[in-house]
Amino acid sequence: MGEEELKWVMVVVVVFVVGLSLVMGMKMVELLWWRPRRLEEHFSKQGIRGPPYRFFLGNVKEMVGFMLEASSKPMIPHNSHNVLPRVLSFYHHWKKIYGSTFLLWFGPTPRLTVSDPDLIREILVSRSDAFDRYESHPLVRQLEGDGLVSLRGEKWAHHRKVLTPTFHMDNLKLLIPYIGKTVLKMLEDKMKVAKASSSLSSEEEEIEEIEIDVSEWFHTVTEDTITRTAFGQSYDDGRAVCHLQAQQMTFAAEAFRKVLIPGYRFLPTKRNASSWRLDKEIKKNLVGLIKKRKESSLEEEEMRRRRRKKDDDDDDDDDDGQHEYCKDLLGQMIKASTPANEIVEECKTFFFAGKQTTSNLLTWTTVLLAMHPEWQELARHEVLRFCGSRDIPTSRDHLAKLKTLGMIINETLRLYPPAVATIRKAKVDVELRGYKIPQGTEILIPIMAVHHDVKIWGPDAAEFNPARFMDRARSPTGFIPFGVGPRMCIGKKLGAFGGKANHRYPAPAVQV
Ligand code: HEM
Repeated sequence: MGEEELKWVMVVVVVFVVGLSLVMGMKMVELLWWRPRRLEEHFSKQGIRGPPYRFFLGNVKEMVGFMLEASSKPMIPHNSHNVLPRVLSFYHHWKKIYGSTFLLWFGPTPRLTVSDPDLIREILVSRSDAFDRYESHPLVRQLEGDGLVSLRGEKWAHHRKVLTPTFHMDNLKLLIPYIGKTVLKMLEDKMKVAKASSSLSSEEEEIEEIEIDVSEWFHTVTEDTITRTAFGQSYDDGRAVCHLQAQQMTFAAEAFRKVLIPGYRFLPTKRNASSWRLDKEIKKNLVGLIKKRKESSLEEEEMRRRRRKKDDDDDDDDDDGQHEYCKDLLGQMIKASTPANEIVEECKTFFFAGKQTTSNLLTWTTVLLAMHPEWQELARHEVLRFCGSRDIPTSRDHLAKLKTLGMIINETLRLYPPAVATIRKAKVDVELRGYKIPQGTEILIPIMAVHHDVKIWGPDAAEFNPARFMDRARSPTGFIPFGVGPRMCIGKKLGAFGGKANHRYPAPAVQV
C-alpha cells in the first residue's frame, strides 16, 4: 500500500471512529438528558409533577438521603404505627409537595408513583395487559429464580395454570396438621430446654413464664410449610434443598446491602465463590429429586390417589396422618412435563417469594398482639373456643370460624404489609383515566402508603384496630397486601391462612 493510500485509510478510520463516537455520544445525551426532559414536560402538561430529573442518577441520591435520614432517627414512639415516613420516606416527603400521583426518576427511567386505588385497579386489573412486572436486579433475579414472579406472557400463564391447584384451599388444608405438629414440636423442645435450665426438678411442676425467641420459630415454620407445599411426599429430600436456599438468601441479602458495583457478582470473591457453590448444589439436589420422583412407580401414585379419594368419600377424619400427600409443586410440574431446569427455577421462586413475606407477617402479628393485649385475649379466647379441645388445629376447624384472628391478620397486613410496594412497566403507550403514559414508564405502587391513607382508612389509619375489618364494605379498594389482578400472589392462602384480602376487584382478566 502506497503512502497516499495509507493516508486515506487512516482518514477513513479516524472519520469512522469520530463519527461513531459522535453518534454514540448523541445517543447518550438523548437517553440521559433530552428524553428525560421531554418526558418531564409531557407529564407536567398533564398536571403530574415531581422532583426534577438530575443527570444520570435521576432522584436516586435524594432517595438514599431520605432513607438514611429516616433510619438515623429514633424508632417511632411506643404504640404508634405511623411507620410510613420511615419505611417509604421518599414517598412521604414528595407526596406532601406533589400530591399522591407524582413522577420521580430512577436513573434516566421515569417512575410514576400511583397510590389512588382507582388508578391502581386500572393498572393491575383492567389494563394489566399493557403492563409487565418490573425486572428485578440481576442479584435478586439470580436468587428469586426464573419462576412465576419474573416470567411473562405464555410461559407465565402456563406455569400459573399448572401451579394453581397446589394453592387451592382444599389442598392446603392437608398441610394444617403438619404445621400444627411442627409448632407443637418446637414448643415441646423449648419447654424441655427451659425445664432443664430452670431450678425446678419435678416433672409435674409448671413453668409459669419463659422467654422464647420466636423469630427462629417463624423461620422454621415457614420454611417447613413451603418445603411441604413444594415437595410434598419428597419432604425429607426437599428439606436439604430449602436449607441450602436459606443460606443462599443470606449471601444475597449481604451482597445487596453493599454498594453495587456493576459486574461485581462475576468476580471470584470468597462470597461469590460460596454463592456459586451453593447454587450448584441446589441445582444438583433438585435435579436428583426430580429424577427420583419421576422414577417412583406410577402404580404407587395411583394407589395413593385412590386412597385419598376413598377417604374423601367416607368423609373420614382427614387429619389423622392418612392424607400425607398434597398436590405439591414438584408433582404438578412433573405431571405437566415441565423441563427440569424450569422446575428448579420455580422452586427457587417459591422459596424466595414465600419465606420472608410469611415470617414477616408472623413476626408483626406477634408484635402487635404483644402491644395490644386486649386483642391477644380475644384471639386466644376464639382459638380455644374452636380448637381448644384438641392439641392442634385440624382442617375440620374451619379457618373461616376464626373471625377475630382473620381480622387481626388483615390489620397486621394493612399496617405492616410484607411487600411494601410493587412495580410495573408500561409495555406500550397507554391511557389511564385521561393520563397518557408512554411506553417504558415504570409505575410504582406503594402498597404501604395505600394502607396508611387517611382518605381511605379514616383519621385512625395509623392505629391498630382489627375491628375495621368487620365491615367488609368499608375498604373495598385500599387493601392490597397480596397485590390484585392476574398477578396477584399465588401463595395468598398459604401466607395468611384464612386471612382474607378484603377487596372487590373483579376476577383476574387471565383465566387460570
Ligand atoms: C404474607 C405472605 C405473603 C405476602 C404478603 C405476599 C405478597 C405478594 C405480593 C404483593 C405479590 C406481588 C403482586 C403483584 O406484583 O401484583 C406476590 C406475588 C407472588 N407470591 Fe406472594 N406473598 C406472600 C406469601 C407467599 C407464599 C407463601 C408464596 C409461595 C409459597 C408466594 C408466592 C408468590 C408468587 C409465586 C408470586 C408471583 C405470582 C405471579 O406473578 O403469578 N407468596 N406476593
